[in-house]
Amino acid sequence: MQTVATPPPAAVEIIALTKRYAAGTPAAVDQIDLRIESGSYCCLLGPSGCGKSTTLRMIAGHESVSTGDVLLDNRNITNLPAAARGTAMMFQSFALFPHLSALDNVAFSLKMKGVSKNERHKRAGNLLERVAMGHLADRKPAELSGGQQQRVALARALITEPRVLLLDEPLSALDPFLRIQMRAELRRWQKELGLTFIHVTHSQEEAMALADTMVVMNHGLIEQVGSPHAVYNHPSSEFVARFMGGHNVIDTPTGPIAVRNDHMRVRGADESGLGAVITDVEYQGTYVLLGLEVTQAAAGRKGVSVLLNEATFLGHPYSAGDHVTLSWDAADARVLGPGVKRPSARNSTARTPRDELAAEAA
Ligand SMILES: Nc1ncnc2c1ncn2[C@@H]1O[C@H](COP(=O)(O)OP(=O)(O)OP(=O)(O)O)[C@@H](O)[C@H]1O
Repeated sequence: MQTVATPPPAAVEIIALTKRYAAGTPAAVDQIDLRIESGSYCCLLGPSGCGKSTTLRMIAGHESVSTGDVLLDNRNITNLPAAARGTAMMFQSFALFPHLSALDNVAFSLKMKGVSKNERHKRAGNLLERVAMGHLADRKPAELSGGQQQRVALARALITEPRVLLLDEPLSALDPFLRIQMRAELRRWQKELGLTFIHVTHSQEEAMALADTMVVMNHGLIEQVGSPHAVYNHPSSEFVARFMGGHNVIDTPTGPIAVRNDHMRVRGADESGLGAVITDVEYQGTYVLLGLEVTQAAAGRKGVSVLLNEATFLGHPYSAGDHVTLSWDAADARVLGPGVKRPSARNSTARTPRDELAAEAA
């Protein structure tokens, strides 16, 4: 394999970053702060419309910033054009030019910069070698598999020698089998290249598989930042617990808690615990997933699930309609916070010195 110099990775910092598409509408991204470590794999994650793509596009320079700053290794790039930032973008379904060969796709941005044909083909060829695609350099995208197209797209993004690679739902157009294969490959390339990757996805499973750091967004705000292990095991709010899945949210006298569904025990109806009725039994192979309805719970909090390993289930083969009790170890209960508030809401509920004076006078 030929070697191609990879520029050192850069840390990305965003400070009070805000995007308001139209005056009078809620901000799509609302004063978010985030620091992404150099050389790390960061996934921006959240439901549709939470602002993750807008955030990525503001880092890329494909979307203007309303207020706030984007720093790359302490250099303020907020107002630089996309091509001058040191970032490169890899798009959904790779967006390769169908009429160009793999080599010309990779060389394309150098052509735009006026680099001579010899030089750009040499550099594109080197990069294709690097992603193990040198032997297919003359093929058009339609003559390549999904995985091979991904490698061409990666080489095309790397030709500008970015310090940070931005990936917008790069796997969402692939079928589930290829998606799992390709995410392993992305992870391998990130480690091998040692670059900073920022990857947008709405799939918690994809983010957990890939990320060093997960950033969970909701309504234009960051709900939680942490390693997949930390976020999954210590969700900070009900939103994160529900979005990550695999958790039950249960009301207690001291406030809501989350318990992982594989950390819950199911016992007979005469045992002490939370009374529930089994509504559904789903055999999944290694595990059996029980759906239950808690007898005494508020609307919206009734449905819970329990994941039992197959052997435990076979010891007590419950069926729909059975009355049971649920219990868990106190150490497995996670106290949930209220979640983040919009800066505008924070301000409006904060008491101003004037409020304090009025309260004193009353
Ligand atoms: N060009 C635009 N003009 C106006 N509003 C926009 C524009 N792009 C996005 N929005 C709005 O901004 C909010 C955030 O959108 P964004 O695309 O960043 O979300 P997302 O989390 O990436 O969602 P998805 O997963 O569906 O792509 C949404 O309410 C969306 O409707």
